[in-house]
Amino acid sequence: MSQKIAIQLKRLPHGEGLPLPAYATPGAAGMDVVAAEELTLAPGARHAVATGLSVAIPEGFEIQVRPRSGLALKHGITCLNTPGTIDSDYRGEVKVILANLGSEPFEIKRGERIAQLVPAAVQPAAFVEIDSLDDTARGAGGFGSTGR
Ligand SMILES: O=c1ccn([C@H]2C[C@H](O)[C@@H](COP(=O)(O)OP(=O)(O)OP(=O)(O)O)O2)c(=O)[nH]1
Repeated sequence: MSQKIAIQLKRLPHGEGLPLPAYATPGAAGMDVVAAEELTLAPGARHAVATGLSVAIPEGFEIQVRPRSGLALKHGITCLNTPGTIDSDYRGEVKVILANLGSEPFEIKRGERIAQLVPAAVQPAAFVEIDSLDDTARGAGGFGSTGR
């Protein structure tokens, strides 16, 4: 099991009284995060839902904001930009961009678990421009080139 990293967290006034992001089970990859506001998402609508939290992630890490499968399967509620990226230098409020891809309006209650936060290591890289790339078996084949 890898070492836990500490992520500094600041609760914003409208986040008072809400549970902090937490793992639902010991083996969970993501910490469930709850809504800090109440709203109804109409079919086809999207909204950046407040969490009432801001964070300072250690350099070299990010937090990925991922949908909850149950909300997606049962109600068509997903994170539109999945996985959302929280950068280590971001100090604004963490928001969850939810979209309703279902056919019914969906009511989000304050305190309801709406997404999961997955901390992850970031691999820095730099592009090196060259004139021609090496040959491979795949070559330029993509988008189903190996079958459907
Ligand atoms: O689901 C998300 C995605 C992003 N953010 C915040 C944290 C992130 O660090 C910042 C910028 O996100 P991103 O880089 O994905 O957005 P952008 O559209 O490229 O904006 P920017 O020009 O600010 O980088 O917005 C969230 O709160 N929730």
